[in-house]
Amino acid sequence: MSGRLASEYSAWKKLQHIYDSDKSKLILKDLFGQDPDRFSKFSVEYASKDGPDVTLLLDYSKNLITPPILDTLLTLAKEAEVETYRDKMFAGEHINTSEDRAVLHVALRNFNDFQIQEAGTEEVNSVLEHMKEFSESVRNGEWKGYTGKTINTIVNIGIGGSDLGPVMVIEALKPYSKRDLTAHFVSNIDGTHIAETLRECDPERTIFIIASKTFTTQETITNAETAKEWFLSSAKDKAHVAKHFVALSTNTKAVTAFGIDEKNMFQFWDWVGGRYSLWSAIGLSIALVIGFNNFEQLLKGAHGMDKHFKETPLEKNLPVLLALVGVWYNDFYGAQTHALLPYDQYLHKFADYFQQGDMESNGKTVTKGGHRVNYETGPIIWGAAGTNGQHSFYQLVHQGTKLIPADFIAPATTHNPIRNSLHHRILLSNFFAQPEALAFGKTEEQVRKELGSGASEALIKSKVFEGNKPSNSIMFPLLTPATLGALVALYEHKIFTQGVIWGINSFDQMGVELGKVLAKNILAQLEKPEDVVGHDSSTTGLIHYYQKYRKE
Ligand SMILES: O=P(O)(O)OC[C@H]1O[C@@H](O)[C@H](O)[C@@H](O)[C@@H]1O
Repeated sequence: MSGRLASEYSAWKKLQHIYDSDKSKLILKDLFGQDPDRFSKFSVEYASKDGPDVTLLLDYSKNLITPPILDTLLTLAKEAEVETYRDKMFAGEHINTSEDRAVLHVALRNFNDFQIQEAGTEEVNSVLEHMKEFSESVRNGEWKGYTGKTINTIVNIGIGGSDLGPVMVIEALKPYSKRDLTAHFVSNIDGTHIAETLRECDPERTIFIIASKTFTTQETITNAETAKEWFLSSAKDKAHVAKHFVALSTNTKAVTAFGIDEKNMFQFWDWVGGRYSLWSAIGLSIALVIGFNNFEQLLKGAHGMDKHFKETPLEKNLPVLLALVGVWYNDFYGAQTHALLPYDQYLHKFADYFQQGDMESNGKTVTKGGHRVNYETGPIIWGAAGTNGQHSFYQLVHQGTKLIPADFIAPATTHNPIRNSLHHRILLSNFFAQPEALAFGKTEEQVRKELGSGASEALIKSKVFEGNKPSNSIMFPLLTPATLGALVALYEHKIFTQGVIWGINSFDQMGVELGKVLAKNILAQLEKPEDVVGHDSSTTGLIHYYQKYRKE
């Protein structure tokens, strides 16, 4: 984040040299064969120091690295001043330079531990207290709707960072949820999203949570107005809005202008990036569904990982290690993507969440100093819950032409040990088998032996697995709120570390603006064909096609 080009670091040049000269020698089968201790050398177990007990195992031994490569990657982190920038972040320095803002999601889960100087951080605890009071009163039935009934449904209206985090966490922590409180999430401007959701809501028993950092996002404000109209068509009296609408935002003026009482507003601050905001008031739906105590456990779990990131030497620092092996594939092997493969159905939204977390953070082409990079920055993040992916896209991961580094993530035990944990044992056997198959493959000799004489050469070739496909494996005892907190913080800090190395600003998102501006302009031209001006022939043709069929 110094804004220097990563390719100027001497460690970068050395890595390029190692890659060019040693690539053909980096064969996982050989590396494991040569060193029986490889697992213990290339794995770290994290244990939280205080707060709730969290342990996490990171096994990064199935990577195309050797001790000298890892040392050089660590030198790269040092040269890029990862530690200095990490400390600047924790100190509240304005490391989001383009917006002149601090980056302090760590302050939301700090519990007065680290000393952080930034306006607003002293208000974190009182917002948490407000969230506690509110969520408890809804959960225990004290909060009543306009006809005196208890609340049984919440609808979070938000998009991007004001949606994806709560969705992912509520899915991940379902075992802790209040089963008689239904949570819906409306994000898309497509009227279908809100229409289908409202069909399932009773206006007398529903609370709408309008989640928007800026409170100007077109999708969210339009959906919120639609929800208010729908609500008032039953409730009639505007005074009832106070019982059914709350806002999560940094923008008090816009919230009150919308008609939400300031006392029903949960504040956060400009130093909380949207994609890092689930720990803030944006997490209100989480607190409502899993209870405030569990929400607090989530925060504490994340704080434990913050401490680890802040205080652990780089060579044992989980986020740093994940970041460095990622840089190795992204920048030297030319890998375009990175797969997140949780073997836990509860984590089925994990990859979706980190698509925004990683791609909006590190999808940049210029450094903080304004120079165009001459290397790759953020990877394309994708993935799905195991074992579903195995029956769709793993074919390409195993035998396709692309190198796809992947993180396999699994809990050792399950919240649903049905049939004496039979399902879980089968799930885990797949979790263990896939990285093994990817790494070690299956040779032509093995295939020949299996198929016997008569087999065609083509068939033999098609059954060979080249192997040597790298992966990380992450395990933990059980997916608890605190463990999830630590896991999410682990990836947040991985993204941070990579951003520092690439010299980019991981905390702005200028790339989402242009489309918004053009859409606004086009919206004003949709009425009549003669209004459609100033576009290329393709865009004009598409709008004209729409105008031929529009009904309203
Ligand atoms: O919370 P807001 O202000 O409505 O913003 C929602 C999302 O808006 C998008 O435009 C941004 O790219 C995201 O980062 C952000 O999370």
